[in-house]
Amino acid sequence: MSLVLQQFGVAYGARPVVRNIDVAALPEGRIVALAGANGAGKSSTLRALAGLCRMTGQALLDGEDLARLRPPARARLVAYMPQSLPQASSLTVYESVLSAVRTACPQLAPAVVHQRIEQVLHNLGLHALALRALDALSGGQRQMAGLAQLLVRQPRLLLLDEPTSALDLRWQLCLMEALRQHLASHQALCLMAVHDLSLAARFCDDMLVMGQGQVIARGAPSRILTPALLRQAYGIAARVETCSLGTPIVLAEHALDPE
Ligand SMILES: Nc1ncnc2c1ncn2[C@@H]1O[C@H](COP(=O)(O)OP(=O)(O)OP(=O)(O)O)[C@@H](O)[C@H]1O
Repeated sequence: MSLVLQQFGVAYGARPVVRNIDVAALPEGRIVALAGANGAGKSSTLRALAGLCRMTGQALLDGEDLARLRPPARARLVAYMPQSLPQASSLTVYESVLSAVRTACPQLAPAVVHQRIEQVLHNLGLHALALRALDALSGGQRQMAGLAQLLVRQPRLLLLDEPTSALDLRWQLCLMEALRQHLASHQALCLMAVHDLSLAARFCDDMLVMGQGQVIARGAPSRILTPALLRQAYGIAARVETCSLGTPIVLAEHALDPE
């Protein structure tokens, strides 16, 4: 399984906000970070791949153009988690995950559904919250429940928009580790918009850095994260240091005046 983007773009009405993106095969099992300044086009890219706004060019998942798939087929392959937290509701975490899998995969036998839910709640460390109502959860707990609703569908392409924005350090680790494990066992790929570059450097295999609707750098975080790129992408002076594990850590120093 792989994702290829060819002359990929996104437009709102007549206004293009993402242009001419060519990305050679992103293979399964990987977490790919989508980084870049506010307004660079990360969410628009994820939303267009999810079929929620108009895309141009091609997005080929295993050679099949996502834009040509009928909505039910696309929804089986692709799952999207927006920046906003899942709606609070009186459903319990278990019920919300059950509802997600029943809607996306109506053909599954009840025993398989139950097994999938148990597995996902276990992997995400959510068992203790299974019977709590979504509207009685904290923001971070709701974000984890949102991810459980996605993983239980076992999509091939996961599109996550800042999935750790509400999470404390422990839950960030739980989410990234569970995600990695999930991708490896389900031959799936994850594209994730991120602002925390040090977290991305630690957990993401590959990174696309966007600037003004285009990809300005692509590669392993340890290779492409440099002060020059951070200056170009974010307009900041920054240091990139290497921790004792060999992972880059980004230290933003100060904002630069716009050129
Ligand atoms: N629904 C919309 N209609 C029109 N323009 C939009 C819409 N959503 C986003 N845009 C514009 O598209 C451009 C890219 O926005 P997008 O939300 O994709 O950026 P982003 O990189 O995800 O930013 P952030 O880090 O702030 O979430 C921006 O100029 C934004 O104003």
